[in-house]
Amino acid sequence: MPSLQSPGFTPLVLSRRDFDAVLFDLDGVVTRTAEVHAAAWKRLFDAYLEAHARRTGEPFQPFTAEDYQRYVDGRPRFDGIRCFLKSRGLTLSEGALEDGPEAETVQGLGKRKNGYFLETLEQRGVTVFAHAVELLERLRAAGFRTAVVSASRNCVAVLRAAGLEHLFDARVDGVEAGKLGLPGKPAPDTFLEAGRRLGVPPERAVVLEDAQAGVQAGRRGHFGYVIGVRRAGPVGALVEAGADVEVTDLSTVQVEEGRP
Ligand SMILES: O=P(O)(O)OC[C@H]1O[C@@H](O)[C@H](O)[C@@H](O)[C@@H]1O
Repeated sequence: MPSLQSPGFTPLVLSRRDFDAVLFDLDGVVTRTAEVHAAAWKRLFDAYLEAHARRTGEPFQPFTAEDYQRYVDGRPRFDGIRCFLKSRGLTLSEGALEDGPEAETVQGLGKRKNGYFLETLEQRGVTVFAHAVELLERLRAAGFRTAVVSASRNCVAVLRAAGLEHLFDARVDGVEAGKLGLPGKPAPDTFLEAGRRLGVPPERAVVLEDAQAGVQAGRRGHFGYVIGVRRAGPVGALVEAGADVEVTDLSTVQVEEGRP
C-alpha cells in the first residue's frame, strides 16, 4: 500500500532477503544539483516567455516550480523543453545539432540552458546529500549492488566533481541513453538497462527518485519497490505519481544484510 513515511510508522527496511540492487537517480537524490538545474531552466524559460509576451502582447506568465516538477524534472534535456512548451500551447522548431545557444530552436534553447547550468556548477561546485551517500555506503556494505540512473548528460561531470564514482557498479545516464537510443524517464528503459547491467531483474531492484517522471519510470518498469525522495514539491505528489512510499530523510531508511 502506498504510504507517506512519518514518525510512528514502521521504519522502511531494505533487506537482502527481498532485494539485490538499488538504482539511484542522481540530481536531487544524491547531489544537490536539482536546484541548479531548476534555476537554469527558470533563467532560460522566463527570458523566453518574456520575449514571447512582448512579441504577441499576451501576458507574461513565468516558469514556476510546479512547471519544473511536472514537465521538466527527471526528463532528458530536449524532452523537458518540448514537454514544457507544449504545456503552454507553444511549439518551437527542432533546429539542428550544431545550433548555437542563441538559436530560437529546441536545440538552441537546450544549449543555452546547459551553459547556465555549467556556469553555476563552476561557481558553486557540487554538494551532496550526506544521508544519501551514507545510505549508498550502508547498502554496499550489506552486499547490495548499486547503479546511478540519470537523464543528465552532465552525470559523469557531477559524479566526478562530488567524488562519488566509486559508489556505483553501473551508470546509465543521458549520454549512454543517447548512444543506445533509449527513451528517457518517464519511460522505464534507462532503469531497466541499469538492472540488466547489474544482472538483477526489476522485481529484485529498488528505485530511488525525487522527480515525478522518475517515479513514473520506476512504476512502469515494475520494480520491486519505488521510493519517492521528496526534496521539494507538495506532500504526496510522488506517491500520486506511483511511488510506494515517500520519504524526506534517507537516514531513516534501514538496511539489513538478511540472506539472499
Ligand atoms: O541537461 P542535462 O544535464 O542533460 O540534464 C537533463 C535533466 O537531468 C535531470 O536529472 C534533471 O532532473 C533535469 O532538471 C535536467 O533537465
